[in-house]
Amino acid sequence: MNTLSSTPLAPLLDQLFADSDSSKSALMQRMSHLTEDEKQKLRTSDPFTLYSLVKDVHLAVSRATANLLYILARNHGMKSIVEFGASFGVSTLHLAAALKDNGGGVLITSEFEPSKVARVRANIEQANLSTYVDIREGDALHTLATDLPDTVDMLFLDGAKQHYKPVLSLVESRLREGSIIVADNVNDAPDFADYIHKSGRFVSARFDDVEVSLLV
Ligand SMILES: C[S@@+](CC[C@H](N)C(=O)[O-])C[C@H]1O[C@@H](n2cnc3c(N)ncnc32)[C@H](O)[C@@H]1O
Repeated sequence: MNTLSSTPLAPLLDQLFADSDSSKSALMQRMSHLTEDEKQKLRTSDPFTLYSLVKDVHLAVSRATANLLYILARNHGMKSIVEFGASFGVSTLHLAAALKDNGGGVLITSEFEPSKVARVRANIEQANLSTYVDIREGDALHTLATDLPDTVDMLFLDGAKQHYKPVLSLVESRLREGSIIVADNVNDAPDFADYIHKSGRFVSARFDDVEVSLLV
C-alpha cells in the first residue's frame, strides 16, 4: 500500500482539499466586495503584503496537479526535491509521500508566512512525514540561497510568480540531466516561461497553467 492512499495521509488530504475549496470560496466572496481600485492595488502590491492578506487561504494545487507531483517524483525515483511555496502543505505532503515510497530522500520546502509554517509543520507531523521534510521559514530568495544538496532531482515552483525565475537561478546549477521542474500558474510567470523556452536546456510541456520541464 502506498503512503498517499493510506491512513493517516489519505484522510488528512481529503480534509485539506475540502478546507482549500471553502477558503477559496470565502476569498471569492471577500474579493467580490472590493472596488476596482482596491483590486488593482491588490494586484500590484508586493508579494509579502499580498500573501499576508490571504494567509488564511490555502491556495493549494488541484488534486490533479498534486497527483502529477507524486507521479513524477515516484516514477523517476527522486531523492532530492526543492519546493517554493508550501502554504498549508498539500503539494508538500504529496512530494514527501513520494520520497517515502521511493525509500527515502529530502524535500526542502519554503514558506514566508509564519502561521502557514506552523500549519504545514503540524500537517507533516500528522502524516508522519517529518523525516523527509526540511521546512525553511522566510523569504525563499534567502532560505534557498544556501545549503542546497549538490544535486536537485526536482523543483516545484508555487510561490510568488515574479520569484519563479530568481528561485530557478538559485537552484539551476544543482539540476542534472533528467531533473524535472514543475511550475504551477505559469501563465502568471512569463519571464520564467520565456527563459525555460529559450534556454535550449529544457523540453517542456504545458497542461493548462502547469508547465513541466525536463532538463535534457
Ligand atoms: C499558491 S501558495 C502554495 C500552495 C501549496 N503549494 C499547496 O499546494 O498547498 C503560495 C505560497 O507561497 C508563499 N510564498 C510566496 N512567495 C514566497 C517567497 N518569496 N518565499 C517564501 N514563501 C513564499 C505564500 O505565502 C503562499 O503560502
